[in-house]
Amino acid sequence: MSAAETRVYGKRLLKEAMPPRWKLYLLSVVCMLGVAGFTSALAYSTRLIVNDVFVAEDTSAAYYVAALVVGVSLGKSFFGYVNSIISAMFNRSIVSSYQKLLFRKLLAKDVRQFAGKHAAMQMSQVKLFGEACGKTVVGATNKLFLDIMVLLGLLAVMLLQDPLMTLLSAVIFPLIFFIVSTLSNRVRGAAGAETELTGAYFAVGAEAFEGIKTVKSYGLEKKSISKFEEAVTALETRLLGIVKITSATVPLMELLGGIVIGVFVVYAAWQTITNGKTPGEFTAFITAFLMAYQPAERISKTWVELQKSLVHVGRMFELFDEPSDQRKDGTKTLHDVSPALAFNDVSFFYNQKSKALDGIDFRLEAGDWVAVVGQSGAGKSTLIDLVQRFYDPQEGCIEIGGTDLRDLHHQALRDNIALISQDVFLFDGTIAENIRDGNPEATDEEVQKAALNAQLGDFLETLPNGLDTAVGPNGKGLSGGQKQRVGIARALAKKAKIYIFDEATSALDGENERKILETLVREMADTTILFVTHRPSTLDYVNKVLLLEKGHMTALESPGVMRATNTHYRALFHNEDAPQDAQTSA
Ligand SMILES: Nc1ncnc2c1ncn2[C@@H]1O[C@H](COP(=O)(O)OP(=O)(O)OP(=O)(O)O)[C@@H](O)[C@H]1O
Repeated sequence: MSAAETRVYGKRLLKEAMPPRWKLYLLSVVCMLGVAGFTSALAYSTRLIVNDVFVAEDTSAAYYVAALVVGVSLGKSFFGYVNSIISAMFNRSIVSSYQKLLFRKLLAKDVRQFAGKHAAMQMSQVKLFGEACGKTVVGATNKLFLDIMVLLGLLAVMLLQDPLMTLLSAVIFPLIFFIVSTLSNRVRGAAGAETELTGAYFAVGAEAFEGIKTVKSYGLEKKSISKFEEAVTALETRLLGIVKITSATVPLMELLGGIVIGVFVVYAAWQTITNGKTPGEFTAFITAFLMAYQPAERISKTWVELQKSLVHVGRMFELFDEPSDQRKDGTKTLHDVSPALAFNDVSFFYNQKSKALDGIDFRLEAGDWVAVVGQSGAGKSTLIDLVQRFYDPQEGCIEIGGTDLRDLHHQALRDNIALISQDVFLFDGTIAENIRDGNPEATDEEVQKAALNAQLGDFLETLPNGLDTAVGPNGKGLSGGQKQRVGIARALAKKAKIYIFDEATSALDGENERKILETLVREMADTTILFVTHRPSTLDYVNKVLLLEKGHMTALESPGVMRATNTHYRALFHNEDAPQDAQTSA
Protein backbone atom coordinates (compact mmCIF):
# COMPACT_ATOMS: atom_id res chain seq x y z
CA MET A 1 0.00 0.00 0.00
CA SER A 2 1.49 3.35 -1.04
CA ALA A 3 2.08 6.32 1.27
CA ALA A 4 -0.60 8.30 -0.60
CA GLU A 5 -3.16 5.54 -0.13
CA THR A 6 -2.43 5.19 3.58
CA ARG A 7 -2.77 8.97 3.96
CA VAL A 8 -6.23 8.86 2.37
CA TYR A 9 -7.33 6.03 4.67
CA GLY A 10 -5.82 7.79 7.70
CA LYS A 11 -7.77 10.98 6.95
CA ARG A 12 -10.93 8.97 6.45
CA LEU A 13 -10.49 7.29 9.84
CA LEU A 14 -9.89 10.60 11.60
CA LYS A 15 -12.95 12.13 9.91
CA GLU A 16 -15.10 9.24 11.11
CA ALA A 17 -13.64 8.70 14.56
CA MET A 18 -13.04 12.23 15.84
CA PRO A 19 -16.41 14.05 15.61
CA PRO A 20 -18.29 11.74 18.02
CA ARG A 21 -15.48 12.09 20.57
CA TRP A 22 -14.70 15.81 20.25
CA LYS A 23 -15.52 16.68 23.88
CA LEU A 24 -13.08 14.12 25.22
CA TYR A 25 -10.52 15.26 22.71
CA LEU A 26 -10.93 18.91 23.72
CA LEU A 27 -10.14 17.95 27.31
CA SER A 28 -7.12 16.04 26.06
CA VAL A 29 -5.89 19.09 24.08
CA VAL A 30 -6.09 21.21 27.26
CA CYS A 31 -4.00 18.59 29.08
CA MET A 32 -1.47 18.36 26.24
CA LEU A 33 -1.04 22.13 26.18
CA GLY A 34 -0.59 21.97 29.98
CA VAL A 35 2.12 19.31 29.64
CA ALA A 36 3.89 21.27 26.88
CA GLY A 37 3.73 24.56 28.86
CA PHE A 38 5.01 23.07 32.09
CA THR A 39 7.76 21.10 30.31
CA SER A 40 9.08 24.31 28.72
CA ALA A 41 8.82 26.09 32.08
CA LEU A 42 10.87 23.30 33.65
CA ALA A 43 13.62 23.74 31.06
CA TYR A 44 13.53 27.52 31.53
CA SER A 45 13.76 27.15 35.33
CA THR A 46 17.32 25.80 35.00
CA ARG A 47 18.38 29.31 33.93
CA LEU A 48 16.99 30.66 37.23
CA ILE A 49 18.67 27.88 39.19
CA VAL A 50 22.09 28.64 37.71
CA ASN A 51 21.91 32.44 37.43
CA ASP A 52 19.73 33.48 40.42
CA VAL A 53 20.99 30.89 42.90
CA PHE A 54 24.51 29.74 41.96
CA VAL A 55 25.99 32.63 39.98
CA ALA A 56 24.36 35.28 42.24
CA GLU A 57 25.20 33.11 45.30
CA ASP A 58 21.77 33.99 46.73
CA THR A 59 20.53 31.33 49.19
CA SER A 60 17.17 33.03 49.73
CA ALA A 61 16.48 32.78 45.97
CA ALA A 62 16.95 29.03 46.31
CA TYR A 63 13.61 28.79 48.19
CA TYR A 64 11.46 30.49 45.61
CA VAL A 65 13.25 28.76 42.71
CA ALA A 66 12.81 25.39 44.47
CA ALA A 67 9.10 26.12 45.06
CA LEU A 68 8.75 27.12 41.43
CA VAL A 69 10.40 23.90 40.21
CA VAL A 70 8.17 21.78 42.46
CA GLY A 71 5.06 23.65 41.30
CA VAL A 72 6.00 23.27 37.62
CA SER A 73 6.74 19.54 38.02
CA LEU A 74 3.42 19.07 39.79
CA GLY A 75 1.55 20.81 36.97
CA LYS A 76 3.36 18.73 34.33
CA SER A 77 2.63 15.47 36.19
CA PHE A 78 -1.03 16.33 36.74
CA PHE A 79 -1.73 17.16 33.09
CA GLY A 80 0.37 14.20 31.96
CA TYR A 81 -1.60 11.81 34.15
CA VAL A 82 -5.02 13.07 33.04
CA ASN A 83 -3.92 12.98 29.41
CA SER A 84 -2.73 9.34 29.70
CA ILE A 85 -6.12 8.34 31.06
CA ILE A 86 -7.96 10.22 28.34
CA SER A 87 -5.80 8.72 25.60
CA ALA A 88 -6.41 5.20 27.00
CA MET A 89 -10.18 5.90 27.02
CA PHE A 90 -9.93 7.26 23.50
CA ASN A 91 -7.99 4.23 22.33
CA ARG A 92 -10.38 1.69 23.88
CA SER A 93 -13.45 3.47 22.59
CA ILE A 94 -12.10 3.49 19.01
CA VAL A 95 -10.81 -0.10 19.15
CA SER A 96 -14.17 -1.39 20.45
CA SER A 97 -16.30 0.54 18.03
CA TYR A 98 -14.27 -0.52 14.97
CA GLN A 99 -14.08 -4.14 16.12
CA LYS A 100 -17.88 -4.14 16.48
CA LEU A 101 -18.33 -2.48 13.10
CA LEU A 102 -15.91 -4.84 11.38
CA PHE A 103 -17.62 -7.89 12.85
CA ARG A 104 -20.95 -6.60 11.55
CA LYS A 105 -19.55 -5.89 8.10
CA LEU A 106 -17.93 -9.31 7.86
CA LEU A 107 -21.09 -11.06 8.95
CA ALA A 108 -23.09 -9.14 6.33
CA LYS A 109 -20.92 -10.55 3.53
CA ASP A 110 -22.52 -13.29 1.56
CA VAL A 111 -21.62 -16.95 2.00
CA ARG A 112 -19.43 -17.08 -1.14
CA GLN A 113 -17.05 -14.50 0.28
CA PHE A 114 -16.20 -16.88 3.13
CA ALA A 115 -15.37 -19.83 0.89
CA GLY A 116 -11.92 -21.20 1.72
CA LYS A 117 -11.36 -18.73 4.57
CA HIS A 118 -10.76 -19.91 8.10
CA ALA A 119 -12.97 -18.50 10.86
CA ALA A 120 -9.88 -17.72 12.97
CA MET A 121 -8.53 -15.66 10.07
CA GLN A 122 -11.64 -13.47 10.15
CA MET A 123 -11.37 -13.00 13.90
CA SER A 124 -7.69 -12.11 13.75
CA GLN A 125 -8.61 -9.37 11.25
CA VAL A 126 -11.27 -8.04 13.60
CA LYS A 127 -8.74 -7.86 16.44
CA LEU A 128 -5.79 -6.53 14.46
CA PHE A 129 -7.63 -3.94 12.38
CA GLY A 130 -9.64 -2.65 15.39
CA GLU A 131 -6.44 -2.19 17.38
CA ALA A 132 -4.78 -0.47 14.41
CA CYS A 133 -7.64 2.08 14.34
CA GLY A 134 -7.04 2.90 18.02
CA LYS A 135 -3.27 3.19 17.50
CA THR A 136 -3.69 5.39 14.43
CA VAL A 137 -6.10 7.85 15.99
CA VAL A 138 -4.30 8.04 19.34
CA GLY A 139 -0.91 8.13 17.61
CA ALA A 140 -1.89 10.97 15.30
CA THR A 141 -4.06 13.10 17.56
CA ASN A 142 -2.50 12.48 20.94
CA LYS A 143 1.02 11.09 20.89
CA LEU A 144 2.18 13.10 17.89
CA PHE A 145 0.25 16.22 18.88
CA LEU A 146 1.57 16.16 22.45
CA ASP A 147 5.18 15.65 21.39
CA ILE A 148 4.94 18.35 18.75
CA MET A 149 3.55 20.80 21.35
CA VAL A 150 6.32 19.91 23.82
CA LEU A 151 8.93 20.22 21.08
CA LEU A 152 7.63 23.64 20.02
CA GLY A 153 7.63 24.85 23.67
CA LEU A 154 11.21 23.72 24.15
CA LEU A 155 12.28 25.25 20.83
CA ALA A 156 10.81 28.53 22.10
CA VAL A 157 12.96 28.24 25.24
CA MET A 158 16.02 27.53 23.07
CA LEU A 159 15.25 30.51 20.84
CA LEU A 160 15.00 32.76 23.89
CA GLN A 161 18.46 31.65 25.04
CA ASP A 162 20.33 31.52 21.73
CA PRO A 163 18.54 32.11 18.42
CA LEU A 164 21.63 31.44 16.30
CA MET A 165 22.38 28.07 17.86
CA THR A 166 18.71 27.13 17.70
CA LEU A 167 18.73 27.77 13.96
CA LEU A 168 21.94 25.79 13.59
CA SER A 169 20.41 22.84 15.44
CA ALA A 170 17.51 22.98 13.00
CA VAL A 171 19.77 21.75 10.19
CA ILE A 172 19.27 18.23 11.52
CA PHE A 173 15.56 18.38 10.61
CA PRO A 174 15.98 17.51 6.90
CA LEU A 175 18.20 14.62 7.96
CA ILE A 176 15.54 13.42 10.41
CA PHE A 177 12.92 13.71 7.69
CA PHE A 178 15.01 11.60 5.32
CA ILE A 179 15.61 8.87 7.92
CA VAL A 180 11.96 8.77 8.99
CA SER A 181 10.56 8.55 5.47
CA THR A 182 13.01 5.77 4.51
CA LEU A 183 12.02 3.76 7.59
CA SER A 184 8.32 4.48 7.00
CA ASN A 185 8.45 3.02 3.50
CA ARG A 186 10.10 -0.13 4.79
CA VAL A 187 7.52 -0.53 7.59
CA ARG A 188 4.61 -0.15 5.16
CA GLY A 189 6.06 -2.97 3.05
CA ALA A 190 6.50 -5.26 6.04
CA ALA A 191 3.11 -4.53 7.66
CA GLY A 192 1.04 -5.89 4.77
CA ALA A 193 2.11 -9.48 5.34
CA GLU A 194 1.56 -9.27 9.10
CA THR A 195 -2.22 -9.59 8.69
CA GLU A 196 -1.95 -12.86 6.73
CA LEU A 197 0.68 -14.28 9.06
CA THR A 198 -1.35 -13.44 12.16
CA GLY A 199 -4.42 -15.01 10.52
CA ALA A 200 -2.45 -18.15 9.63
CA TYR A 201 -1.14 -18.36 13.21
CA PHE A 202 -4.69 -18.37 14.62
CA ALA A 203 -6.06 -20.61 11.85
CA VAL A 204 -3.43 -23.34 12.26
CA GLY A 205 -3.75 -23.30 16.06
CA ALA A 206 -7.56 -23.29 16.07
CA GLU A 207 -7.68 -26.09 13.49
CA ALA A 208 -5.69 -28.41 15.76
CA PHE A 209 -7.98 -27.79 18.74
CA GLU A 210 -11.19 -27.97 16.72
CA GLY A 211 -10.11 -31.32 15.29
CA ILE A 212 -8.59 -32.54 18.53
CA LYS A 213 -10.16 -36.01 18.30
CA THR A 214 -8.83 -36.54 14.78
CA VAL A 215 -5.43 -35.22 15.84
CA LYS A 216 -5.31 -37.67 18.75
CA SER A 217 -6.71 -40.71 17.04
CA TYR A 218 -4.49 -40.37 13.97
CA GLY A 219 -1.47 -39.30 16.03
CA LEU A 220 -1.25 -36.00 14.17
CA GLU A 221 0.23 -34.05 17.07
CA LYS A 222 3.65 -33.85 15.39
CA LYS A 223 2.14 -32.54 12.15
CA SER A 224 -0.01 -29.96 14.01
CA ILE A 225 2.91 -28.86 16.16
CA SER A 226 5.21 -28.44 13.19
CA LYS A 227 2.54 -26.48 11.23
CA PHE A 228 1.94 -24.24 14.24
CA GLU A 229 5.64 -23.74 14.87
CA GLU A 230 6.13 -22.76 11.24
CA ALA A 231 3.33 -20.21 11.54
CA VAL A 232 4.75 -18.83 14.82
CA THR A 233 8.25 -18.56 13.37
CA ALA A 234 7.02 -16.82 10.22
CA LEU A 235 5.05 -14.33 12.33
CA GLU A 236 7.95 -13.85 14.73
CA THR A 237 10.38 -13.18 11.86
CA ARG A 238 8.02 -10.65 10.34
CA LEU A 239 7.33 -8.90 13.66
CA LEU A 240 11.04 -8.81 14.46
CA GLY A 241 11.67 -7.26 11.05
CA ILE A 242 9.15 -4.52 11.87
CA VAL A 243 10.65 -3.98 15.35
CA LYS A 244 14.14 -3.69 13.84
CA ILE A 245 12.91 -0.93 11.54
CA THR A 246 10.89 0.99 14.14
CA SER A 247 13.63 0.66 16.78
CA ALA A 248 16.22 2.06 14.40
CA THR A 249 14.66 5.51 14.76
CA VAL A 250 15.82 5.99 18.38
CA PRO A 251 19.58 5.26 17.98
CA LEU A 252 19.72 7.23 14.73
CA MET A 253 18.13 10.21 16.43
CA GLU A 254 20.49 9.84 19.39
CA LEU A 255 23.47 9.91 17.07
CA LEU A 256 22.27 13.09 15.40
CA GLY A 257 21.54 14.70 18.79
CA GLY A 258 25.02 13.77 20.06
CA ILE A 259 26.63 15.51 17.08
CA VAL A 260 24.61 18.67 17.75
CA ILE A 261 25.53 18.67 21.47
CA GLY A 262 29.21 18.22 20.61
CA VAL A 263 29.12 21.22 18.27
CA PHE A 264 27.18 23.23 20.82
CA VAL A 265 29.64 22.60 23.68
CA VAL A 266 32.47 24.07 21.61
CA TYR A 267 30.30 27.00 20.49
CA ALA A 268 28.98 27.67 24.03
CA ALA A 269 32.44 27.61 25.54
CA TRP A 270 33.57 30.16 22.97
CA GLN A 271 30.45 32.34 23.54
CA THR A 272 30.73 32.22 27.35
CA ILE A 273 34.43 32.96 27.39
CA THR A 274 34.62 35.57 24.62
CA ASN A 275 31.09 37.10 24.41
CA GLY A 276 30.04 37.03 28.10
CA LYS A 277 27.08 34.68 27.76
CA THR A 278 25.78 33.66 31.20
CA PRO A 279 26.14 30.05 32.35
CA GLY A 280 22.39 30.11 33.09
CA GLU A 281 21.57 30.77 29.43
CA PHE A 282 23.93 27.98 28.39
CA THR A 283 22.36 25.58 30.91
CA ALA A 284 18.78 26.49 29.92
CA PHE A 285 19.61 26.01 26.24
CA ILE A 286 21.29 22.66 26.71
CA THR A 287 18.52 21.46 29.06
CA ALA A 288 15.84 22.49 26.59
CA PHE A 289 17.80 20.80 23.80
CA LEU A 290 18.21 17.59 25.80
CA MET A 291 14.57 17.64 26.79
CA ALA A 292 13.50 18.34 23.18
CA TYR A 293 15.44 15.36 22.12
CA GLN A 294 13.00 12.87 23.68
CA PRO A 295 9.81 14.18 22.05
CA ALA A 296 11.69 14.46 18.74
CA GLU A 297 12.71 10.82 19.06
CA ARG A 298 9.19 9.82 19.97
CA ILE A 299 7.70 11.76 17.05
CA SER A 300 9.85 9.87 14.57
CA LYS A 301 9.15 6.52 16.25
CA THR A 302 5.39 7.20 16.44
CA TRP A 303 5.41 8.28 12.79
CA VAL A 304 7.13 5.09 11.64
CA GLU A 305 4.81 2.93 13.79
CA LEU A 306 1.81 4.81 12.44
CA GLN A 307 2.68 3.59 8.95
CA LYS A 308 2.16 0.00 10.08
CA SER A 309 -1.20 0.77 11.68
CA LEU A 310 -2.24 2.75 8.61
CA VAL A 311 -1.66 -0.28 6.38
CA HIS A 312 -4.04 -2.28 8.60
CA VAL A 313 -6.55 0.57 8.64
CA GLY A 314 -6.33 0.67 4.83
CA ARG A 315 -7.00 -3.07 4.65
CA MET A 316 -10.01 -2.59 6.90
CA PHE A 317 -11.48 0.15 4.73
CA GLU A 318 -10.89 -1.96 1.63
CA LEU A 319 -12.96 -4.66 3.31
CA PHE A 320 -15.65 -2.11 4.19
CA ASP A 321 -15.74 -0.86 0.61
CA GLU A 322 -16.13 -4.29 -0.99
CA PRO A 323 -19.87 -4.68 -1.58
CA SER A 324 -21.11 -7.17 1.04
CA ASP A 325 -23.35 -8.82 -1.49
CA GLN A 326 -22.77 -8.04 -5.14
CA ARG A 327 -26.24 -9.31 -5.98
CA LYS A 328 -29.18 -6.93 -6.00
CA ASP A 329 -31.70 -7.41 -3.24
CA GLY A 330 -35.36 -7.56 -4.22
CA THR A 331 -38.29 -5.93 -2.47
CA LYS A 332 -41.05 -8.53 -2.62
CA THR A 333 -42.24 -10.52 0.39
CA LEU A 334 -43.89 -13.92 0.67
CA HIS A 335 -47.00 -12.98 2.66
CA ASP A 336 -49.99 -15.18 1.83
CA VAL A 337 -48.01 -16.99 -0.87
CA SER A 338 -48.19 -20.74 -1.16
CA PRO A 339 -44.70 -22.28 -0.96
CA ALA A 340 -44.66 -23.74 -4.48
CA LEU A 341 -41.05 -24.09 -5.54
CA ALA A 342 -40.05 -24.00 -9.21
CA PHE A 343 -36.71 -24.41 -10.98
CA ASN A 344 -37.03 -23.04 -14.54
CA ASP A 345 -34.27 -24.47 -16.70
CA VAL A 346 -31.65 -23.69 -14.10
CA SER A 347 -27.94 -24.13 -14.77
CA PHE A 348 -25.13 -23.29 -12.37
CA PHE A 349 -21.37 -23.63 -12.40
CA TYR A 350 -18.71 -22.84 -9.79
CA ASN A 351 -16.12 -22.61 -12.53
CA GLN A 352 -16.48 -22.40 -16.28
CA LYS A 353 -15.08 -25.90 -16.83
CA SER A 354 -18.12 -27.94 -15.76
CA LYS A 355 -21.68 -27.30 -14.74
CA ALA A 356 -22.63 -28.43 -11.21
CA LEU A 357 -26.29 -28.24 -12.29
CA ASP A 358 -27.45 -28.33 -15.88
CA GLY A 359 -30.94 -27.44 -17.16
CA ILE A 360 -32.81 -28.33 -13.97
CA ASP A 361 -36.53 -27.86 -14.52
CA PHE A 362 -39.29 -28.84 -12.08
CA ARG A 363 -42.20 -27.50 -10.09
CA LEU A 364 -43.17 -28.57 -6.56
CA GLU A 365 -46.53 -27.70 -5.01
CA ALA A 366 -47.14 -26.65 -1.40
CA GLY A 367 -47.25 -29.84 0.64
CA ASP A 368 -44.89 -31.75 -1.65
CA TRP A 369 -42.30 -33.73 0.26
CA VAL A 370 -39.42 -34.50 -2.01
CA ALA A 371 -36.34 -36.63 -1.54
CA VAL A 372 -33.42 -35.14 -3.47
CA VAL A 373 -31.18 -38.10 -4.19
CA GLY A 374 -28.13 -38.90 -6.24
CA GLN A 375 -24.58 -40.09 -5.97
CA SER A 376 -21.89 -38.07 -4.30
CA GLY A 377 -21.09 -34.98 -6.38
CA ALA A 378 -24.38 -35.18 -8.32
CA GLY A 379 -25.34 -31.62 -7.27
CA LYS A 380 -27.71 -32.09 -4.29
CA SER A 381 -26.01 -29.54 -2.00
CA THR A 382 -25.68 -27.08 -4.85
CA LEU A 383 -29.41 -27.38 -5.52
CA ILE A 384 -30.34 -26.56 -1.92
CA ASP A 385 -27.79 -23.73 -1.79
CA LEU A 386 -29.53 -22.21 -4.80
CA VAL A 387 -32.92 -22.49 -3.08
CA GLN A 388 -31.49 -20.47 -0.19
CA ARG A 389 -29.91 -18.03 -2.67
CA PHE A 390 -26.39 -18.55 -1.38
CA TYR A 391 -25.67 -18.43 -5.10
CA ASP A 392 -27.65 -17.23 -8.13
CA PRO A 393 -27.88 -19.51 -11.16
CA GLN A 394 -26.09 -18.31 -14.29
CA GLU A 395 -29.01 -19.56 -16.40
CA GLY A 396 -32.73 -19.91 -15.69
CA CYS A 397 -34.54 -18.80 -12.55
CA ILE A 398 -35.89 -20.18 -9.30
CA GLU A 399 -39.32 -19.15 -8.00
CA ILE A 400 -41.19 -19.45 -4.77
CA GLY A 401 -44.92 -18.86 -5.09
CA GLY A 402 -44.31 -17.54 -8.62
CA THR A 403 -41.77 -14.90 -7.48
CA ASP A 404 -38.21 -15.01 -8.75
CA LEU A 405 -35.84 -15.33 -5.77
CA ARG A 406 -33.91 -12.34 -7.14
CA ASP A 407 -37.02 -10.17 -6.66
CA LEU A 408 -37.50 -11.24 -3.07
CA HIS A 409 -36.23 -9.20 -0.16
CA HIS A 410 -33.49 -11.33 1.37
CA GLN A 411 -35.18 -11.25 4.78
CA ALA A 412 -38.38 -12.63 3.24
CA LEU A 413 -36.40 -15.56 1.90
CA ARG A 414 -34.60 -16.18 5.20
CA ASP A 415 -37.88 -16.02 7.13
CA ASN A 416 -39.54 -18.59 4.93
CA ILE A 417 -36.86 -21.23 4.59
CA ALA A 418 -35.49 -23.41 7.37
CA LEU A 419 -32.39 -25.51 6.86
CA ILE A 420 -31.44 -28.41 9.07
CA SER A 421 -28.07 -29.72 8.05
CA GLN A 422 -26.11 -32.80 8.95
CA ASP A 423 -23.44 -30.83 10.81
CA VAL A 424 -25.82 -28.82 13.01
CA PHE A 425 -24.16 -25.79 14.50
CA LEU A 426 -25.26 -24.83 18.01
CA PHE A 427 -24.26 -21.67 19.85
CA ASP A 428 -22.78 -21.76 23.32
CA GLY A 429 -25.98 -21.22 25.33
CA THR A 430 -28.90 -23.24 26.70
CA ILE A 431 -31.03 -25.66 24.72
CA ALA A 432 -33.94 -23.20 24.95
CA GLU A 433 -31.80 -20.32 23.68
CA ASN A 434 -30.68 -22.41 20.72
CA ILE A 435 -34.26 -23.37 19.87
CA ARG A 436 -35.31 -19.74 20.17
CA ASP A 437 -32.68 -18.79 17.58
CA GLY A 438 -35.18 -20.24 15.10
CA ASN A 439 -37.82 -17.78 16.27
CA PRO A 440 -36.89 -15.12 18.83
CA GLU A 441 -40.61 -14.39 19.38
CA ALA A 442 -41.42 -17.99 20.34
CA THR A 443 -43.22 -18.35 23.67
CA ASP A 444 -41.99 -20.83 26.30
CA GLU A 445 -44.82 -23.16 25.26
CA GLU A 446 -43.77 -22.99 21.60
CA VAL A 447 -40.16 -23.75 22.51
CA GLN A 448 -41.34 -26.69 24.62
CA LYS A 449 -43.54 -27.96 21.79
CA ALA A 450 -40.72 -27.71 19.25
CA ALA A 451 -38.46 -29.66 21.60
CA LEU A 452 -41.09 -32.37 22.11
CA ASN A 453 -41.77 -32.62 18.36
CA ALA A 454 -38.05 -33.04 17.78
CA GLN A 455 -38.15 -36.01 20.21
CA LEU A 456 -36.11 -34.27 22.89
CA GLY A 457 -38.67 -35.06 25.62
CA ASP A 458 -36.99 -38.15 27.13
CA PHE A 459 -33.57 -36.53 27.00
CA LEU A 460 -34.80 -33.33 28.68
CA GLU A 461 -36.28 -35.36 31.55
CA THR A 462 -32.84 -36.66 32.39
CA LEU A 463 -31.45 -33.12 32.71
CA PRO A 464 -31.84 -31.33 36.08
CA ASN A 465 -32.21 -28.00 34.26
CA GLY A 466 -34.21 -29.33 31.30
CA LEU A 467 -34.38 -26.78 28.49
CA ASP A 468 -32.13 -24.45 30.48
CA THR A 469 -29.18 -26.82 30.23
CA ALA A 470 -26.08 -25.32 28.59
CA VAL A 471 -24.99 -27.13 25.43
CA GLY A 472 -21.34 -25.97 25.44
CA PRO A 473 -19.41 -24.51 22.49
CA ASN A 474 -21.06 -25.80 19.29
CA GLY A 475 -23.11 -28.24 21.37
CA LYS A 476 -20.03 -30.19 22.45
CA GLY A 477 -21.88 -31.19 25.64
CA LEU A 478 -24.43 -33.18 23.59
CA SER A 479 -24.27 -36.37 21.57
CA GLY A 480 -24.45 -36.13 17.77
CA GLY A 481 -28.09 -37.28 17.77
CA GLN A 482 -29.10 -34.91 20.59
CA LYS A 483 -27.43 -32.05 18.77
CA GLN A 484 -29.31 -32.91 15.60
CA ARG A 485 -32.61 -32.99 17.48
CA VAL A 486 -31.94 -29.53 18.99
CA GLY A 487 -31.21 -28.36 15.42
CA ILE A 488 -34.52 -29.85 14.26
CA ALA A 489 -36.38 -28.20 17.18
CA ARG A 490 -34.82 -24.85 16.22
CA ALA A 491 -36.07 -25.27 12.65
CA LEU A 492 -39.55 -26.35 13.80
CA ALA A 493 -39.80 -23.25 16.03
CA LYS A 494 -39.20 -21.12 12.95
CA LYS A 495 -42.48 -22.11 11.29
CA ALA A 496 -41.07 -21.66 7.79
CA LYS A 497 -42.89 -22.37 4.52
CA ILE A 498 -40.10 -24.46 3.02
CA TYR A 499 -37.94 -26.88 4.97
CA ILE A 500 -34.68 -28.40 3.83
CA PHE A 501 -33.46 -31.46 5.69
CA ASP A 502 -29.89 -32.01 4.51
CA GLU A 503 -29.04 -35.45 5.90
CA ALA A 504 -30.60 -33.98 9.03
CA THR A 505 -31.46 -37.30 10.64
CA SER A 506 -28.17 -39.05 9.86
CA ALA A 507 -27.14 -39.27 13.52
CA LEU A 508 -30.55 -40.42 14.78
CA ASP A 509 -31.59 -43.97 15.58
CA GLY A 510 -34.39 -45.42 13.47
CA GLU A 511 -37.04 -44.97 16.16
CA ASN A 512 -36.35 -41.31 16.79
CA GLU A 513 -36.18 -40.60 13.08
CA ARG A 514 -39.55 -42.31 12.55
CA LYS A 515 -41.17 -40.38 15.43
CA ILE A 516 -39.87 -37.06 14.12
CA LEU A 517 -41.06 -37.77 10.58
CA GLU A 518 -44.49 -38.81 11.89
CA THR A 519 -44.72 -35.54 13.80
CA LEU A 520 -43.83 -33.67 10.63
CA VAL A 521 -46.60 -35.51 8.79
CA ARG A 522 -49.08 -34.33 11.47
CA GLU A 523 -47.87 -30.77 11.81
CA MET A 524 -46.58 -29.80 8.38
CA ALA A 525 -48.95 -31.13 5.80
CA ASP A 526 -48.96 -27.85 3.83
CA THR A 527 -45.24 -27.26 3.99
CA THR A 528 -42.87 -27.95 1.12
CA ILE A 529 -40.03 -30.13 2.34
CA LEU A 530 -36.84 -31.16 0.57
CA PHE A 531 -34.94 -34.07 2.08
CA VAL A 532 -31.41 -34.57 0.85
CA THR A 533 -30.90 -38.10 1.96
CA HIS A 534 -29.13 -41.39 1.51
CA ARG A 535 -31.43 -43.16 4.03
CA PRO A 536 -34.10 -45.43 2.54
CA SER A 537 -36.25 -44.97 5.69
CA THR A 538 -36.90 -41.33 4.78
CA LEU A 539 -38.34 -42.39 1.43
CA ASP A 540 -41.44 -43.85 3.15
CA TYR A 541 -42.56 -40.31 3.98
CA VAL A 542 -42.02 -38.46 0.70
CA ASN A 543 -44.41 -38.26 -2.24
CA LYS A 544 -41.71 -37.49 -4.83
CA VAL A 545 -38.13 -38.42 -5.52
CA LEU A 546 -35.92 -36.06 -7.51
CA LEU A 547 -32.94 -37.92 -8.93
CA LEU A 548 -29.80 -36.01 -9.87
CA GLU A 549 -27.04 -37.51 -11.97
CA LYS A 550 -23.89 -35.55 -12.77
CA GLY A 551 -25.78 -32.27 -12.46
CA HIS A 552 -28.78 -33.37 -14.54
CA MET A 553 -32.24 -34.09 -13.19
CA THR A 554 -33.01 -37.51 -14.64
CA ALA A 555 -36.29 -38.25 -12.84
CA LEU A 556 -38.98 -36.73 -10.64
CA GLU A 557 -41.47 -39.43 -9.71
CA SER A 558 -43.16 -41.06 -6.73
CA PRO A 559 -40.98 -43.51 -4.77
CA GLY A 560 -43.16 -46.38 -6.04
CA VAL A 561 -42.67 -45.48 -9.70
CA MET A 562 -38.97 -44.87 -9.13
CA ARG A 563 -38.53 -48.25 -7.55
CA ALA A 564 -40.42 -49.97 -10.33
CA THR A 565 -38.77 -48.18 -13.24
CA ASN A 566 -35.48 -46.54 -12.36
CA THR A 567 -32.36 -48.70 -12.20
CA HIS A 568 -30.16 -45.83 -10.94
CA TYR A 569 -32.57 -45.27 -8.08
CA ARG A 570 -32.62 -48.97 -7.21
CA ALA A 571 -28.81 -48.99 -7.27
CA LEU A 572 -28.77 -46.12 -4.80
CA PHE A 573 -31.36 -47.43 -2.36
CA HIS A 574 -31.98 -51.08 -2.95
CA ASN A 575 -28.47 -52.46 -3.36
CA GLU A 576 -28.89 -53.40 -6.99
CA ASP A 577 -25.94 -53.06 -9.34
CA ALA A 578 -25.73 -49.68 -10.97
CA PRO A 579 -26.25 -49.56 -14.73
CA GLN A 580 -23.10 -49.23 -16.86
CA ASP A 581 -23.21 -45.43 -17.30
CA ALA A 582 -23.62 -44.64 -13.60
CA GLN A 583 -20.78 -42.71 -12.11
CA THR A 584 -18.79 -44.16 -9.30
CA SER A 585 -19.47 -42.90 -5.86
CA ALA A 586 -16.80 -40.45 -4.61
N1 LIG B 1 -17.48 -24.50 -3.67
C1 LIG B 1 -17.28 -25.25 -4.76
N2 LIG B 1 -16.37 -24.87 -5.68
C2 LIG B 1 -16.17 -25.60 -6.79
N3 LIG B 1 -16.82 -26.73 -7.07
C3 LIG B 1 -17.73 -27.18 -6.19
C4 LIG B 1 -18.00 -26.46 -4.99
N4 LIG B 1 -18.94 -27.12 -4.30
C5 LIG B 1 -19.26 -28.22 -5.03
N5 LIG B 1 -18.54 -28.24 -6.17
C6 LIG B 1 -18.62 -29.23 -7.25
O1 LIG B 1 -19.95 -29.23 -7.73
C7 LIG B 1 -20.42 -30.54 -7.98
C8 LIG B 1 -21.69 -30.82 -7.16
O2 LIG B 1 -21.32 -30.80 -5.80
P1 LIG B 1 -22.39 -30.96 -4.63
O3 LIG B 1 -21.69 -30.65 -3.35
O4 LIG B 1 -23.58 -30.15 -4.96
O5 LIG B 1 -22.73 -32.50 -4.74
P2 LIG B 1 -23.59 -33.41 -3.73
O6 LIG B 1 -24.52 -34.19 -4.56
O7 LIG B 1 -24.18 -32.58 -2.66
O8 LIG B 1 -22.44 -34.34 -3.14
P3 LIG B 1 -22.40 -35.08 -1.69
O9 LIG B 1 -23.50 -36.09 -1.65
O10 LIG B 1 -21.06 -35.74 -1.72
O11 LIG B 1 -22.50 -34.01 -0.67
C9 LIG B 1 -19.26 -31.47 -7.61
O12 LIG B 1 -18.59 -31.81 -8.80
C10 LIG B 1 -18.37 -30.64 -6.71
O13 LIG B 1 -17.02 -31.02 -6.84
